Amino acid sequence: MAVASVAAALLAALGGALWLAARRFSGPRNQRQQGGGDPGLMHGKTVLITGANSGLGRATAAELLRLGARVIMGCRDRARAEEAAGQLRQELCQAGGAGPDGTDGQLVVKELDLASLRSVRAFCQKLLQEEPRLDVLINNAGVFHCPYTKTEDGFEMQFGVNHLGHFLLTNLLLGLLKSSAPSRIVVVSSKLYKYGEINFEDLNSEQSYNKSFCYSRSKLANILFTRELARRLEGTNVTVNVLHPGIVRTNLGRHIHIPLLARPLFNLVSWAFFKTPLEGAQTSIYLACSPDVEGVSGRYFGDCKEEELLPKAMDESVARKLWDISEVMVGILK
Ligand SMILES: NC(=O)C1=CN([C@@H]2O[C@H](COP(=O)(O)OP(=O)(O)OC[C@H]3O[C@@H](n4cnc5c(N)ncnc54)[C@H](OP(=O)(O)O)[C@@H]3O)[C@@H](O)[C@H]2O)C=CC1
Ligand SMILES: CC1=C(/C=C/C(C)=C/C=C/C(C)=C/C=O)C(C)(C)CCC1
Repeated sequence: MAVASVAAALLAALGGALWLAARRFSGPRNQRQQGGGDPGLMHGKTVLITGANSGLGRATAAELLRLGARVIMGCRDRARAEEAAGQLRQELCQAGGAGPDGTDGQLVVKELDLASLRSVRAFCQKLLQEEPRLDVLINNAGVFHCPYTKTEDGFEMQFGVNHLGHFLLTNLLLGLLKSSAPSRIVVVSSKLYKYGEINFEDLNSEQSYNKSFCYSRSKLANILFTRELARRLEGTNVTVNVLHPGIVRTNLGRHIHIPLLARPLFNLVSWAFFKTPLEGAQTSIYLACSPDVEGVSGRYFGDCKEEELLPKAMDESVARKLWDISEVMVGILK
């Protein structure tokens, strides 16, 4: 009896996955994969993408390159970043874009480890010396469900990388973004923010660690950061918006342990149910370059449409308190 029910469950999953797969390759989403905007849309603009060597960041970089942007990949591992950059240059060349080695400097790799405030400061100092403008900053990099570890500065890893590292990075680049206005900041959050709380008494989870809760907290922090930053940027012509990409088939799940025998089923399910990185990147690309959102700031988007936030993500006093404590944690001098 047990064998029969397991077989039935597997068949049902397989059938469901195949049905979804059929729907996926016939549905309208697939057309959008070809990339919307016109190739000149981002010509002359410089875009910085954190975590651009993998997943959503890589897909975002590929599309913005195709639209003519100059893309700076802010990545922590030089080898992985250069490998991804080489592939992106090839793809661009095959799509009729820049020369085979990107000789016009359209794609550059710069080392940035968001788990190290020292690395963030060094990255920003170098970028401010070398770059005359910054039109779009995309805070994309992230870590998900890692074992309890701390950053170089003693922060819980998910809170440190997903929020605090980007908090310092953004603050250090605000001057260049303002002098490049109209300019944009795009923050990649997640639907899972709904399960987070900002526990000011234990932001580094030293009393107890729950990897799901800490991830959700870091994603809620992304949204609160966006709304407080939008308030502080009023009148500067620098906008900041936040998004969730849906569920996307990327390397984010690297810390999820799936038994070897179950992996093929999980891979099938993720292939059928999850978005491709290019599909998942559509809202980042939209917020980075669409004229539809010129002047829009402080809003939350999904699938290129504005979405409602839960009250806890709209709490201005929590957002302000998080900002103030983040300034202290990253050592931003008043
Ligand atoms: N995939 C999904 O279903 C969802 C993803 N998101 C969000 O999307 C964003 C992108 O993740 P995704 O593309 O899915 O996952 P990936 O793991 O494919 O990409 C994450 C990127 O972040 C980089 N990164 C991780 N830690 C650091 C660090 N300390 N310093 C600098 N870069 C770092 C990774 O670099 P490296 O390759 O060296 O590890 C990688 O380039 C994340 O913010 C995530 O929270 C939100 C909702 C759903
Ligand atoms: C792709 C893939 C996986 C990863 C799933 C992930 C990473 C889901 C992340 C969801 C998030 C982060 C939602 C909202 O933030 C598995 C199951 C490990 C193995 C099969 C292939």
